[in-house]
Amino acid sequence: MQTKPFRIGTRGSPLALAQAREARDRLMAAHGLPEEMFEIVVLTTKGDRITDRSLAAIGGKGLFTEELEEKLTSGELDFAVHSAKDMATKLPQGLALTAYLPREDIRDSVIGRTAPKLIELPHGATVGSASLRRQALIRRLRPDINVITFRGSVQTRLRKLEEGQADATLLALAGLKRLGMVEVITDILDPDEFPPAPAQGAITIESRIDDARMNDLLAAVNDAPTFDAVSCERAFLAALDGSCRTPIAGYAICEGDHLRFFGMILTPDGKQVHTTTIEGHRRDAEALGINAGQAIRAEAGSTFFEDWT
Ligand SMILES: NCc1[nH]cc(CCC(=O)O)c1CC(=O)O
Repeated sequence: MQTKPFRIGTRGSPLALAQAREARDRLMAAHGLPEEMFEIVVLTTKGDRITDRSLAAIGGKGLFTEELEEKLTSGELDFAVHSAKDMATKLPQGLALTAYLPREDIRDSVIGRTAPKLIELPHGATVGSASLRRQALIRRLRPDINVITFRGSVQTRLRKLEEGQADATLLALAGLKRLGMVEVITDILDPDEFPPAPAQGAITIESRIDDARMNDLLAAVNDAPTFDAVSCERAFLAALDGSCRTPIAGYAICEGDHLRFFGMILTPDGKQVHTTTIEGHRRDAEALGINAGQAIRAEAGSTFFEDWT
């Protein structure tokens, strides 16, 4: 019998804490365990400390996970809860994304101050976003819009918007739902026109591959359709060698045994766009993602990634 509480690692932002609590609550319910059996351990990551530059400029996704993964590897944590979207495609040796909680809405939302929709913003309006994908997709729809880098927690970004630093900003609908803040939303974007980041809206639990007892416990809260869809999306990203300098978007949907994936790559100015759609059996989720990545790479040509990086 386990008597010491399980140690759950998380970042300290309000969204990260909400996600860690959701994982804990689902584990408590699945196993009939009391809250005292879980201890939420908050760590500050490099990504949290550096808020004045874009992620691409400071070295990418690992920045939000390094500290958590070190403590996971050393055994100081039993598992870590993350936004799946923030995870690099390659994890440290010995760690895996063991479980995915049921996915929230995958779509991006608009928080408009001077107009509710992107297409209604005044000519030359300013939109705040640090995401290369969102920047490229905005420029594709509205080349006149001036995109500025907006980083920090959801709360920080909304404050910057209120202060008038931008006419609008874009945030994942999933995060706003989890924070109970959907009332700030003025529009929701169509995922075929404005596809989300791979893994958007999914919470994942990372653990040590060799910790069989922990992984058995985590299996009870895994949502299989989410696991397969996100595995497909992450395979697509990996097949494109998803550096954080490449705008890459895409989502998979599972219906019964069927999986459909839609992917898009763009140049940062949004002028060149390539899309791909692939369908198949859910059990082939990863292979489908890899195939989609190879297909879109072949269509775009080898110069696509080199021209502007
Ligand atoms: N990179 C930041 C990040 N990581 C996950 C989310 C939102 C929740 C999600 O997509 O699951 C956000 C903020 C945002 O994009 O609005």
